[in-house]
Amino acid sequence: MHAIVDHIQSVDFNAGEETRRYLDTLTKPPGSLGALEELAIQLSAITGELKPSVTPPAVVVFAADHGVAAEGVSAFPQAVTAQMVANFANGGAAINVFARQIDAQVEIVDVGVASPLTLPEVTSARVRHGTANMVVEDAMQLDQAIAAIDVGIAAVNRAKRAGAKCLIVGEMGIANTTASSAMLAVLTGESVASVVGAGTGINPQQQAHKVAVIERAIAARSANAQAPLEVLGKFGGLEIAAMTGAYLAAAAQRLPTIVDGFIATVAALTACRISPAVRGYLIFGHRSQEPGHDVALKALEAKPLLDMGMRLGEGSGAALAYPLLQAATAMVAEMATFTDAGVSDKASS
Ligand SMILES: Cc1cc2ncn([C@H]3O[C@H](COP(=O)(O)O)[C@@H](O)[C@H]3O)c2cc1C
Ligand SMILES: O=C(O)c1cccnc1
Repeated sequence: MHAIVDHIQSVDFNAGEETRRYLDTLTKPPGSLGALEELAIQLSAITGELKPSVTPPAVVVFAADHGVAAEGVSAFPQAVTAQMVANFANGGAAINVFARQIDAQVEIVDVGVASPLTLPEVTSARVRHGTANMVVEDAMQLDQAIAAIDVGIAAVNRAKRAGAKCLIVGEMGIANTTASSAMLAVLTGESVASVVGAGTGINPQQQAHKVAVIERAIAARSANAQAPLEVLGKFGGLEIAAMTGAYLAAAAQRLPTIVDGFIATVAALTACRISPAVRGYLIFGHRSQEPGHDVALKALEAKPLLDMGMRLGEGSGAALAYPLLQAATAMVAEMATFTDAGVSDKASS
C-alpha cells in the first residue's frame, strides 16, 4: 500500500484548463453542455490528454462478509453474500447486465466471504473468513485491513494491464451498510442516526436497532477519527478496504474511476483521507437513496451524475453513469470548432 500512496500525484489541472479553453471553440454556446463539459475537463485533468478515451471500462466487484450481521442489522441473512457471488459468476446479477450493456469486463474478487467458495470465475483473495463483530471486537486487525487494501490494488493493476481505460468498483457484503455507516459517522463526526438507512430494506424499528448497534460499537472501539486505517480496521469490511485500495491504485495509475453508491463513497472517502490527491480521479456516478450517501458526498464536495432512486450497490449506479463519460470524450473528439464549421462565434448584441 505505502508504495502506491507514494506514487499518487495530483491530477493535471493545466491539462484540464486547456480542455476548458478548447470546449469554448466548439460549435455550441460556451458552457451549454453543462456538467458534460466539467466531466470532459476532469477526464483531461486525470489523463493529461486533451482527447482521452474511457473505452474499454472494467468492473471489479469485491465480496466479503461482516461479523456484525449477527446483530440482525440487515433484511437478508449472511449466506446471501456467497449466493450472490455465485450469481455474479453466472452472469445473472444487475451488475452483470449493466456491464454487458457497456462492454465492460467483470472481475469478481472474494476478499473475505465467510463460507467456502470454489468458483473458477471468482478470484480467490480471501484475507479472512469475514470480519469480526464490531460490537464485540475490532472488525479486523490493521495488517488485515492493509492486506485487503493490497487485494484491491492488485485487482486494479490487473485491469490496467488488461487495457482498461476506466474503472468501476462494486461490492457485495451483507451488513456492509452497517460497517459503512459506522465508518462514516466516525470519519465525519456526524450522528449515527443521520447516516443510517434501510440498506436492503429493514423497517423503521429495525433501523432504530441498527443505530443502537453502531452506537454501541463506536463507544466500545474508541477509534481515532483522524486515523482512516484505524477506522477501517475497527468498523470496516474487507471489501470496503479492497475498494479503498482500488481507488488509491486508480489514482496512482491515472485511471478515471466511477464511484458507485453509499458503500463505495465511504471507501472513496477513506482513500481520500489516506491520500487527498485521490479526490481528483473520482467521478461520482449516482446519488443512492441511502441517507448517509449525501453526508459522504458532502464530505468529498462531490456532485453525482445521476439520481435514479437506486440503493443496490454492486457498482450498478456507476455502470449506468459510464455512457456519460463516453459522451464527454466523444464531444471533445468529434465536435466541429467554430472555425472548421464556418459558424460565427460572436453572440449578437
Ligand atoms: C439479493 C441482494 C443483492 C445485492 N446486491 C447488492 N446488495 C447490497 O446490499 C447489501 C447491503 O445492505 P445491508 O447492509 O442491508 O445488508 C450489500 O451486499 C450491498 O452490496 C444486495 C443485497 C441483496 C439482498
Ligand atoms: O448505495 C449503496 O451502495 C447501497 C445501498 C443499499 C444497499 N446496498 C448498497
